[in-house]
Amino acid sequence: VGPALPPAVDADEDKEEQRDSAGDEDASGSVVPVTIQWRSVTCTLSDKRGARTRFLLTNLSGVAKPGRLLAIMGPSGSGKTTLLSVLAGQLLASPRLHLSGHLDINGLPIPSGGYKFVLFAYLRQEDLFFSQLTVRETISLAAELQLPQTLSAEKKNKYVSSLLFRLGLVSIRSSIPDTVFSLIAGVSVLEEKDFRGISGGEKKRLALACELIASPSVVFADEPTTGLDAFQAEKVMETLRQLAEDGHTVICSIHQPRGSVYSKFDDIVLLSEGALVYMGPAKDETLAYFAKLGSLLCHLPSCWYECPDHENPAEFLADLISIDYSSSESVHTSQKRIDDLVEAFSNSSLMVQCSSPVMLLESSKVSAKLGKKTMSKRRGGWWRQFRLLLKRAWMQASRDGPTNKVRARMSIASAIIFGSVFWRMGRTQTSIQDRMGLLQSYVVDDIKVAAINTAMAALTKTVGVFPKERAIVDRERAKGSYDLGPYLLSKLLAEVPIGAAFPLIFGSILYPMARLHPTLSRQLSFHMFAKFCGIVTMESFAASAMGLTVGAMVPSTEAAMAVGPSLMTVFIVFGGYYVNAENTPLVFRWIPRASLIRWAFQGLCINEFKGLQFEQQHSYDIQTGEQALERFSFGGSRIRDTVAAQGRILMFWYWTTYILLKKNRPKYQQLLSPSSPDHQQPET
Ligand SMILES: Nc1ncnc2c1ncn2[C@@H]1O[C@H](COP(=O)(O)OP(=O)(O)OP(=O)(O)O)[C@@H](O)[C@H]1O
Repeated sequence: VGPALPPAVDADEDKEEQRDSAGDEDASGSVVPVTIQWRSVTCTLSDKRGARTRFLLTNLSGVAKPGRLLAIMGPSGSGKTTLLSVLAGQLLASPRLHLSGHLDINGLPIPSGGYKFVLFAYLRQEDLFFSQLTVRETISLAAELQLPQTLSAEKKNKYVSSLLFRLGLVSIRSSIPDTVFSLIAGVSVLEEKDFRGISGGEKKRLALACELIASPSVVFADEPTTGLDAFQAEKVMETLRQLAEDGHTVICSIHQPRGSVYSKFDDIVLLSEGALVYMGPAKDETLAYFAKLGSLLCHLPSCWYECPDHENPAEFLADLISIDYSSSESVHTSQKRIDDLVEAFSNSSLMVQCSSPVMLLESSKVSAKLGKKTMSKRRGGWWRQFRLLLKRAWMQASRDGPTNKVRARMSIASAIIFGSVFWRMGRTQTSIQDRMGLLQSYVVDDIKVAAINTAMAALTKTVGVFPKERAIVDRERAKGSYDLGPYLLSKLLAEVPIGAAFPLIFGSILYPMARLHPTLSRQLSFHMFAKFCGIVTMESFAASAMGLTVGAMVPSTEAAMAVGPSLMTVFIVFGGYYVNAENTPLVFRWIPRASLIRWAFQGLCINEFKGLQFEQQHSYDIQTGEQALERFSFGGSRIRDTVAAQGRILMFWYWTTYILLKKNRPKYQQLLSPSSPDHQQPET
């Protein structure tokens, strides 16, 4: 395992390329040193009335230095993740949170928009990947999107290989990221024998590799060992330690590491209920500090804070700073101990050291210069982004064999069921109602079996998948890897062939079975069939586009699953079969116009009924297809108009998705100065 440095560029190469080849690298090829210092960082939570009720972080100060691995330790709920996200400038904004303090990078206050000129990596607890890409493809794509465009393909390849090798991922580089975590497809691909899954530790290192592509100076890792066995956890921590040795500033949060992991830390921050118990060098210095403090706070040797020889120091520290809930007395004693420890640290010389401003103006200028250069040069143009994203979207859509197989089988099965129920419809009067019923249920159902609860196949598929994909896209966009326009367009295009295939399969089985639009002419029959397929494919795309909007509007898949079908039900009710558009109350008149179901139904009815003659038994019976269309208020309209309306609806949903994604980007909590008027103490 080694450094995450982009490829070295030959000495005789263009100077421009040399400067563009790296992220936060200086001219000698090593990482630009970045010191992060935070002072008086306080985060409070307020209740609904706006009264501040609780400290999540209390007056925290500390320093993270280049070349050192800093671990934030503490019991569950002590504020580790909160502090880490504050340091990374990534604490999600909430009206109930108030954040104040100082955060300096190389001695200069962090700009209001966060880490603008210093590249950083943020390894989150949950790793999200496109499930159908191999490890190699995942990392190559990250390299294409993050490395400077000017770097040759050969160099990028070499760099990716060396990064994989250094992170110990080389032997599994053509596997799928993790079959169990088929996040996008939502379906396990374990049966796919061509691919092997990768372990949790390997997945963590893959996530790290993707984050390290641009060679960031600072690496934040939130509980990187959670969910890993001891061996994998150690390997991941070893990777982080190596990164620190190579000059990166590495900060991680960790719950309770085992002894061998603890020994890798250079510095530690100990938190208890959001308060600082210790910040300073790890290992013996920490233990010496607590041993000394114990003797000062308590005169009885039995209550000194001495770590026994064979005890894991991390466990010893965890016990020291955790509240013991076994009895009311133990709660009181442990709380008092923690309060004493917090107070003692706030008066210690270590606190003075970490809270006095660091002056490193020279190197900050260097990193600011480099950062500016890198940020502007790294991202490729619109067309390049589109090409890369189209490739990824296509791999994701086309390789999802199990999902596609299930969808194809469902299309065939439901076509056979529908075809059998509406077998060879004649031209009787009852066949008019049968036709209407079949077309409506077909449109509503899209590709699955007849009932309304399965009606939203295209919609539910999209709403089930898109919120997860959005989480990845939000992260990538936060890194500035690409723009929204090329992403959405590539997604739309990549899904066209697969999205069209299922309605076509369904249509080509159902049409002859139900004998829709019976005509003697083969050519006319084919013409009608082609139109039929075109209308339903368009309808399927419009439903997916609506699913994208719902997915972009709400925060989770669960919420999308609740909103999507409800919205679709409104459009089904106003779809033309249950409610006649002209009889709708004025306030609801717009709904049938905006209903993709209504336009598809209307288009299919026109295609089906125009030119048909029905058997007549009574004088009031419907004689022609045109008369049937009149009855549904579809007389006089043309298929072309219904398709155009569908196109407008499709564009509307895509456009709304674009706006929502642009607007709903994750917003981060502003760090206010402690002297600002908004900074108050909690009331309770
Ligand atoms: N946005 C928020 N709104 C309300 N409470 C929050 C928010 N963020 C964090 N908290 C609360 O702050 C406390 C600290 O949370 P945090 O996730 O930082 O703890 P942690 O030490 O990382 O815990 P763990 O080890 O279990 O992940 C928790 O009680 C949590 O409920």
